[in-house]
Parts: sequence; structure tokens; C-alpha cells
Amino acid sequence: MTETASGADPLSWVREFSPILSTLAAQYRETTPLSDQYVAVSAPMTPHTGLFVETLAAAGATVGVSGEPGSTHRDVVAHLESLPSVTTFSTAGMDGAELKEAQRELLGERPDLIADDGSFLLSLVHDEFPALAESVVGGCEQTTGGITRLSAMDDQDVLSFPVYGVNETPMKDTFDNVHGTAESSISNLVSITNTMIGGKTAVVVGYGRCGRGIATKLRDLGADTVVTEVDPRRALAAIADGHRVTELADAVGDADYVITATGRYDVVRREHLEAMADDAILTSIGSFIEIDVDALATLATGVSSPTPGIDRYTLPDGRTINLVTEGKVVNLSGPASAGNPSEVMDTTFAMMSAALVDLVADGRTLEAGLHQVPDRLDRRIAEMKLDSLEVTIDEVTESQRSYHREWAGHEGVDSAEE
Ligand SMILES: NC(=O)c1ccc[n+]([C@@H]2O[C@H](COP(=O)([O-])OP(=O)(O)OC[C@H]3O[C@@H](n4cnc5c(N)ncnc54)[C@H](O)[C@@H]3O)[C@@H](O)[C@H]2O)c1
Repeated sequence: MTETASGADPLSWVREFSPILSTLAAQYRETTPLSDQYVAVSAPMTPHTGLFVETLAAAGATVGVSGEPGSTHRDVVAHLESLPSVTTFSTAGMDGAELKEAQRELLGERPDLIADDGSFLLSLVHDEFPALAESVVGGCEQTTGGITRLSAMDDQDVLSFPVYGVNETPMKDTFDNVHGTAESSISNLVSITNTMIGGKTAVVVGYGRCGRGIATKLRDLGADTVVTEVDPRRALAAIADGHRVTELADAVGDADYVITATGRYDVVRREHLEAMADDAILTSIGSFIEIDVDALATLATGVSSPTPGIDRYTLPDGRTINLVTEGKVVNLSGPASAGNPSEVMDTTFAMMSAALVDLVADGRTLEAGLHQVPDRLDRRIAEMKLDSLEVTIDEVTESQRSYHREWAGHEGVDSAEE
């Protein structure tokens, strides 16, 4: 992982592309909306997360941060440790068990608010610290995988406090998941493998927000794209968008790349690995749980590392499968990975900051459970982004508003084909 020279501010580059967080930090410094709040943050320890933590500190919060395996930037940890109101609880190189212990230690600080990525802290606090969960004011979650777990917890009525689903906001949905993830995943895949996309066959597993963005951009780069799905509507959308759709077991035999984007467990399993084309490049952009790496290790007769970020597994019949970044998400776990583009993380972390401030705003009383972020916050972040781009847009007129408010007495036919 590339880091800044010792002594340099590791956030300075991303700061230049993060006008919304900078504006919010300046506003929050005046109003200190999070004074007296302890915020526990769990997120990949990248420069973007560093800026988010700085913004919370500017808002008056005391902040504790833990990262995730494979994506911790040591210089960011050192920078955050130098801030008076910030403590880091994880270090680069920690494995899953050590990280969980670090998260327990972080929860030992009795946070008022939790900002999560993957719902690791939010599920841990409910699972192991139910008394503490009762005292947490609220939380927010920025990933699809995290929202899946939180939805299950909400359905089972186990959430003890309100949580804003930042992942479900139009801004996150449209820019981060579709464009940001696709751009950063493809650019990381290309730079780690040093291969050309044009003319290759790329199998994209999962045609949700990320998968659709990735398949579309891969095709724009000249790939022959094949999509696999479990949802018939998403499969139809992929066909209508011009991709081939088939079952994964059929698709892998011709694949130059297999790219998972589901957030689901064991999506690429032994039967797929056994049928995979010789020299296929296998990677995940959704989560480290999607490829059954243990099955690959069991099948293989040997493994080598032809270049940083690639493990080449040799199968008994001589075929090889190239696993990228050990099956961990490619845009965060490669030797030089920095995650999603700064401009995208700027709006996502701005939304996370605004959601936390909203949870403790005067008079706010939200019931325990998973909540949509209020549209006013999403619009505000979008407006700030447009302002930063110096782009202006039209406004809805009063006559348009009143036409759509009135439901009786319309003349003529009001059909979709008017
Ligand atoms: N790497 C990143 O920077 C980054 C950024 C955003 C999201 N993500 C992650 O990417 C994953 C996908 O996110 P999303 O927003 O696109 O989710 P989504 O729910 O919109 O899409 C997931 C799709 O996968 C499909 N799917 C599920 N199981 C499948 C299977 N076995 N085979 C084929 N398709 C299957 C679903 O039907 C769905 O269409 C999540 O884990 C999310 O956390 C990663």
C-alpha cells in the first residue's frame, strides 16, 4: 500500500478533492454539534476515513476508530493519533480476530454514536454488549453488506437504537455504488494485473448497483460482458442493457476475468473453481466473503505469487487461477489501493457526518430501528456538491407544484403517453 513520505500530511491530497467535508468541518467548528459525544468509527483506515474523522473532531466529538484487515494506511493511523481528541484502536496487519478484539476495546469507551462500514460495530454491540447498546444514541451505516445485516436485525426487532441507512440515500446509491466503486475497482484490477480489458471476456457476478456500474464500464472498455444473477428482474435488466446472462457454472469456462459484486457468502464455490478457464483472473469488489478461498486452497496443488497482489493457484490438471488481493475487495486491498475516488467519498462521508449530527439534533426523537436518511439531508449534500462544481440547475415553478398537488378537477386525459 503506497503511503506518503514520513512527516507529510497523508490527507492533503484527498483534502483537495473533498470540498464538502471541508465546508462541513468549517461550519461544525463554529457550532460544535457533536460536543460531549463519543463517536466510534469503523471503516477502512484510508485517507478518506481520516478526513471523516477530522470532520467529526471539528464538530467537537471525541472519536475512536478501528479499521478492517488489509486496508489500513499506517500514515493515516499516525496522523489520527496526533489529533488530541482521536484514538485509533487497530493497526496495519491485524488479522480478523485481532481486529475484533480491537473493536471490543473501542466499544469499551462506551460510545454515544456509531459510524459503521459493514455493520461490524453495530452487530457486535448488540451481540456482546446489550446493556451498552441501550445507552447508544444512534448510528449510521454506509455499505450494502451492512444494511443487509441491519435489515435482518430490524426485522427481528433487536436494534436498541436508531440507525440511519446512509447506503440507501440517492446520493450514495447513484454515485458511490455505481460510479465510484466501478471506476476504482476496474482501475485497481488493471493496475494490479497489468492486463488489458479490451477484447477480453469479463464475467460480472451480481447485477446490483455496483455490478451494473462495473459491467457497463467494462463493456465501454471493449470487454465482452457476461452477467450472472439470482434475481430475475436484475437478470432481465442486464439483458436489456446488452450483456449476456447465464449461470455462473456455464460462464466461468470462457472467462478472462470473474468479478464478484454481490455482498453474499460463498458465491464462487468449488464447482465454479473446477470449471474455471485456465489463467482466469478472479477478484471481488463486494466483500471478502464472496469467493471460497479455502476451497481454492484445498483444490490447488501449489500457489505462487507472480506479482504483488496476485496469488496464482495451480490445479491438479495444470490449469491456474489468479486470485487478486486474496479475495478481499480489490479497490481497497491492493498494494497501491486507496478505495473509491476522493470526490465520491467526500459526499458519502459528508452524508455520514450529517446523519450523525441529525441524530443528536435538538428535539430529535427517533425510534429504535433502521431509518432512511431524511431527504432534506441528501438534497443538502447534493446542493453543496453542485455549488462546489459551480453548477446551477432549474427550480420547480409554483404552477408545477400546484398542478401536482391538486388531485381533483384535472381536464383531459392524464396518461403516461400524453
Ligand atoms: N468495494 C467498494 O468500494 C464497494 C462500494 C460499494 C459497495 N460495495 C459492496 O458491493 C456489494 C454489492 O453492493 P450493491 O450495492 O451492488 O448491492 P445490491 O444489493 O444492489 O446488488 C447485489 C446483487 O447481487 C445479486 N446476487 C446475490 N447473490 C448472488 C449470487 N449468488 N449470484 C449472482 N448474483 C447474486 C443480487 O440479486 C443483487 O442484484 C456489497 O457487498 C457492498 O457492500 C463495495
